[in-house]
Amino acid sequence: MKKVSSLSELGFADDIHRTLFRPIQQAAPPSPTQRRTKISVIGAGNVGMAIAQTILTQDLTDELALVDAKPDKLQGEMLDLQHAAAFLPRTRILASPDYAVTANSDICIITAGARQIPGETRLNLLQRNLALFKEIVPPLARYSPGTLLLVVSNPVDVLTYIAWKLSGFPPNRVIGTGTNLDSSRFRFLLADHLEVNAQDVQAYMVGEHGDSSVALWSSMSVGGVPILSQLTNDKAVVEQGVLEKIRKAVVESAYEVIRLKGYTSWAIGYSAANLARSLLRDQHRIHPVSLLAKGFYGIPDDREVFLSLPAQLGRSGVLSVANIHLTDEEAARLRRSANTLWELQQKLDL
Ligand SMILES: NC(=O)C1=CN([C@@H]2O[C@H](COP(=O)(O)OP(=O)(O)OC[C@H]3O[C@@H](n4cnc5c(N)ncnc54)[C@H](O)[C@@H]3O)[C@@H](O)[C@H]2O)C=CC1
Ligand SMILES: CC(=O)C(=O)O
Repeated sequence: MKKVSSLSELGFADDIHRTLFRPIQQAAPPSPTQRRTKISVIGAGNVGMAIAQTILTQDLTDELALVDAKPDKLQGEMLDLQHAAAFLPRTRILASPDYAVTANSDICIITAGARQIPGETRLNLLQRNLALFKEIVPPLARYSPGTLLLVVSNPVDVLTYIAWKLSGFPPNRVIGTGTNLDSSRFRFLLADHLEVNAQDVQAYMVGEHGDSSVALWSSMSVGGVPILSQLTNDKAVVEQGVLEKIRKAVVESAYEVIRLKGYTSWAIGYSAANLARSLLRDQHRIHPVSLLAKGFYGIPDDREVFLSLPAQLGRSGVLSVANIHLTDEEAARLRRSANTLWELQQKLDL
């Protein structure tokens, strides 16, 4: 892609830096351990750009590469972000429809693809986005054989499975944003109900990012206080009615935002950047993300499904899965969610 506004194109001499600054004496060459970090975002639509701008404002990487199939839109988005350079931490921003621009990425975040129209479910998008993933994943894996893949496009769990198969990567390096977003919506609604700060609410949604997601009531806590076990029996029954409404509201959230504004973007932007930080900075933080779930929580070993479980994330991807206590009902719901996804995968032409 033509690079607009390069110094040489504007008529500056290549050695302008030497004219303006005097090098210090006896400078050592850059240390080989000071490697630059690089994140690539595939798909410069609503979601891709929300993720890109959150990554930039949070100073998460040295280089940000954008890829999209529409060259003019891509160029426009790149320039628009570059023009904010005076207000942002220094990040080199690149863009091209050619996957070579993603070479040597630490994380590739895939957001390209069809999105739901009002009333459509995430699973309706599968066939359209499967075809795109066959174009997108192989070049990403070729240009960055050591990268982590973070899948956002929907249906995110099945597409994470597809990305795993198409990349040939070990499963710990292929992750879906999964219910990290649903859990944030859950925490927001619980915090509102309990009149506390959402960051003090510990509560997970697990399973499918979508209609069969599972709320883990039994492990919810606020500031370390377990919520349900703290209540008397009578109160717990009343509270469970409210909590069930909250769970339904979480599942409905995306549909409501899509009905109102046509798409969702800001919350997934923060969710993906939150995951990128834990991965790139080796934070060992726990996030509910979509991972290869076979063998965990009673999901049979022969079921190669990706769905969200609370996992510890670090520089090499998924480090471990947290052993949270699930009630029998929660475990049964999780297995049903796994079955829904597994049955869908059986129909795929990979
Ligand atoms: N997992 C989650 O929590 C969320 C997932 N999503 C999903 O993210 C995806 C993107 O949504 P939006 O950004 O709103 O859609 P959008 O339509 O605004 O953007 C999609 C972009 O993908 C690009 N694209 C299409 N084919 C491509 C290809 N072969 N290579 C490169 N780029 C290509 C398009 O040109 C477009 O710019 C959808 O599948 C949506 O359902 C959206 C919100 C939350
Ligand atoms: C669209 C979508 O998956 C979400 O906002 O949850």
